[in-house]
Amino acid sequence: MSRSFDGVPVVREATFEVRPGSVTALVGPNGAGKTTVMLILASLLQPTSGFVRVGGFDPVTDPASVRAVMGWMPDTLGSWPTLTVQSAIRTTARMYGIDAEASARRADELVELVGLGALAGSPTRVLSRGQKQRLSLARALVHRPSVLILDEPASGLDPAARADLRELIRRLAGEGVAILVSSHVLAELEEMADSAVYLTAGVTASADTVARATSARRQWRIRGLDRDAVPAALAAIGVTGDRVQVDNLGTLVSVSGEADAAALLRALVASGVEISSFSPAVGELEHTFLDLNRSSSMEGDLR
Ligand SMILES: Nc1ncnc2c1ncn2[C@@H]1O[C@H](COP(=O)(O)OP(=O)(O)OP(=O)(O)O)[C@@H](O)[C@H]1O
Repeated sequence: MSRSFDGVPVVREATFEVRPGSVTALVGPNGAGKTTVMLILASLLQPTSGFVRVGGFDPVTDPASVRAVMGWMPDTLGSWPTLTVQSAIRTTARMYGIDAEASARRADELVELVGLGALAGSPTRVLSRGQKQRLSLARALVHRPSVLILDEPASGLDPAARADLRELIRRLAGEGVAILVSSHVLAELEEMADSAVYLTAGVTASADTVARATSARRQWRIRGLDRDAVPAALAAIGVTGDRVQVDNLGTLVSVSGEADAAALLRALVASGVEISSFSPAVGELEHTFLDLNRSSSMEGDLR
């Protein structure tokens, strides 16, 4: 799909697929076009050109069918301020054509599912930001969609609510829902996504580019029971120079892949140093994201 605003291209032939039963992360820097892509999928914005199908339906020519199968949680959703939480969900269900009795039942279920039971009878204007996010999620789920599009769903949620959200998203994927989720908290996406679409300046990174970025050297963080013993042990096994950095959290070593990391750990343990933690300094998504954006800004510098 492509989309321009006033002739300025914002999404440029973005190409990806989200499979039923999977969670796909949509990742990109500010202004990359993530919300624009999601609005197009949600049938709220027309692509300038391209081919888009959601649950088999075309959001341009058949938005009603798309909306029937799709749940959409925007980054911020206005809530009818005077309605109660329960009636806001019930009203949403009625708008999807669900009958009055089933709508009331569904609202009761969802209020509990998103942890708003204690506020069911309160007007939505009293909700905090995180509680509004929960309400927005409940509204996205009201018609049991088979496709879910979630724009920054965890923003404003407290740690327990984030954990609940992750579990819910994984459970829905387990039930066969196709889920596309954007977030800037990559560590969090890492725990729920099966795959990722990287968007930079409106362009999706190709599989080859992602594979190159994924296999680029990355830093691993090593901690030992005796902090100073780790750099000494690294030096003794010949890992020195700008491959090694020491900071107040431990030692960072640049490593070229999982096999390299495993060999390094084996050598360190064999040298007798007591290692208490050994892990990538940043997760896979963040590493790939940073590497892709580093390369695209370098290309920009060269142009
Ligand atoms: N209606 C519009 N008219 C003109 N430009 C727009 C419009 N909507 C979005 N843009 C521009 O398109 C670009 C992409 O915006 P978009 O909101 O899709 O990015 P994003 O990846 O969701 O960013 P963020 O991570 O900051 O939320 C931005 O440069 C934005 O200014």
